[in-house]
Amino acid sequence: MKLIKQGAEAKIYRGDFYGRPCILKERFSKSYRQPALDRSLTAQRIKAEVRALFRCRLHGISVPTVYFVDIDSSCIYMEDITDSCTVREYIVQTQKENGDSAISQLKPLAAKIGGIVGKMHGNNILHGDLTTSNMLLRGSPLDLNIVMIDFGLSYFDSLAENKGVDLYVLERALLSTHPNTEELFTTLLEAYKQANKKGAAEVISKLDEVRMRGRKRTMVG
Ligand SMILES: Nc1ncnc2c1ncn2[C@@H]1O[C@H](COP(=O)(O)OP(=O)(O)OP(=O)(O)O)[C@@H](O)[C@H]1O
Repeated sequence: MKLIKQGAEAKIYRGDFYGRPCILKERFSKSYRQPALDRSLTAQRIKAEVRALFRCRLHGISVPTVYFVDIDSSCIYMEDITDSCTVREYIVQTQKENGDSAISQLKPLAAKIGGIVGKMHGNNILHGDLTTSNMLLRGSPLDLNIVMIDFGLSYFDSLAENKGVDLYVLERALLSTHPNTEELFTTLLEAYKQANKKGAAEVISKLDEVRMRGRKRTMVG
């Protein structure tokens, strides 16, 4: 197994699992935490991640297949989404190559993302860390074959308020990472409404409230 990324919470390795391309996500302990609490928190995060991956799959949302979970060593072995790039990389590249016309090119992608998040929320799956780095585009980006990853902060909840916060995190991530993408977020929300017909109106009104609170916080400092 070869280390490919060392994050704040986990190390990511690439290798193989009985002949299949595999990603190993190993959560490490935090020395500032009391050891028993640390073990329990780490185990909770792993279980939350695996549960969300299974639940997504159950509802037809594309995620890596889980091959094996070892709570004792804090490891998840999962399918390596080979031949992929992150949505973040794709948007950056498209904006670099196409300037102003990039936005219209990226609209189908935004709509696809909105549809996926709407479906997740319709099934009460909250991601907790929706960013363009946590979405992979498999194969040709034009196929819009999106695979969602990094469910370490995910949870199940029916509250519109929390879904609004999930969308707000995505909006902030999109606008702060990619300039001039307000229009893309509007496209994304339209698709979200279609995919989560029953709940969308309430969630979007909560999103407005969360935005206002965010703005007030920025103004007050
Ligand atoms: N199943 C996978 N297939 C292919 N690449 C993956 C897979 N899982 C993770 N990666 C790669 O590893 C990176 C980090 O993965 P992930 O976001 O799950 O870890 P993390 O430690 O929680 O990251 P972060 O600290 O950035 O939130 C991803 O951006 C992606 O490039």
